[in-house]
Amino acid sequence: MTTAARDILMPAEWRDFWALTKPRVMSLVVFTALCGLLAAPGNIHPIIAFTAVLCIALGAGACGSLNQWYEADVDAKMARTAQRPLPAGRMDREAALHFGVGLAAFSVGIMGVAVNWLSAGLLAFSIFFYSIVYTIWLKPNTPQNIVIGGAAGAFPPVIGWAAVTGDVTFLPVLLFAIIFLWTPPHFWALALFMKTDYGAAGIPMLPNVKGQRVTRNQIFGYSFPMAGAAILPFILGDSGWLYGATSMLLSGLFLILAFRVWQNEATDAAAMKPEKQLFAFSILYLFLLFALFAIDRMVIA
Ligand code: HEM
Ligand SMILES: CC(C)=CCC/C(C)=C/CC/C(C)=C/COP(=O)(O)OP(=O)(O)O
Repeated sequence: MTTAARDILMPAEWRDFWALTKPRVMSLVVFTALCGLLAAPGNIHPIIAFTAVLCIALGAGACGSLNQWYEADVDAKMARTAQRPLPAGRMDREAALHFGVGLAAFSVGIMGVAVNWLSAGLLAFSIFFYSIVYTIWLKPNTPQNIVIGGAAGAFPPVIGWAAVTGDVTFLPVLLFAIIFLWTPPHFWALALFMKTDYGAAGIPMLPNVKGQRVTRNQIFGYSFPMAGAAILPFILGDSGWLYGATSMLLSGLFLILAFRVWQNEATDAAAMKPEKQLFAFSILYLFLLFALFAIDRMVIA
């Protein structure tokens, strides 16, 4: 697409509001919500289902905006984030705050009125947990920030499920557990090769507080319960063989990559190939795992 065509389709200011929602990261968040919704028992009208997923996407966008509103100064100190709309000076903070609060109120309100109030309550709690508990409280204060705060990112499939059934049973809690246990390896693998960036911004991520060896041990350590949680739906008879085989294969690969990270002694980011591979694979892993879970539950189980 030419620059002119792109500017007509999405003018510069719109692109900045779009960037506030962290669309790339949130695409997987929304995808896990969709899979939770599709895997849930019972029927939901397609328009209500679409509304529910849209509300989750808007709620996730609210999280990205409120996070960037609060972290503008921190983002300015890291090469990866310095070009975001606020640190780059393309938008004022008030606008980001209003946008974030507006999206949060709109998404929760519509979810409650059009879908059900349990899913709206869970959505509101996730936004609160990520924006306030994680961003303002945990992230600047403890290297366990992403372990506890990561819970926010684990809620979407539960919200999708609750949108259909109006309740939360053990299986959606298991989906929550998979993402909760996946988040530390996902993020710490990245934090290892981006260590200096977070350190420079004064954020106490595990590698710059406890060191690389502890981080590698923790990554490998979390991978086992994560793999166990991923395979459990099959063991409990809540999925068919398609998901059973896929979850074992994907989790086996995840464990091998995490083992390589654990073995690696490199201190230089250039020699952190296993870490880069694990981070990239973590995204593919979650995407495929949830896709196959939903397909299996819809078609086979
Ligand atoms: C507290 C928990 C988490 C932290 C701290 C974290 C952090 C990060 C960071 C720093 C990146 C680098 C790229 C960027 O800035 O866009 C990233 C990438 C990514 N994360 Fe996470 N993440 C977390 C949880 C999640 C969750 C729950 C999901 C989805 C279920 C997710 C999905 C992704 C995806 C898809 C990317 C790749 C984005 C791209 O292609 O640019 N993350 N994550
Ligand atoms: C449905 C719903 C409300 C879901 C919300 C869950 C959520 C926001 C998950 C994503 C986690 C995420 C973007 C972490 C980025 O960390 P960071 O913000 O610390 O990264 P940064 O260093 O790039 O700012």
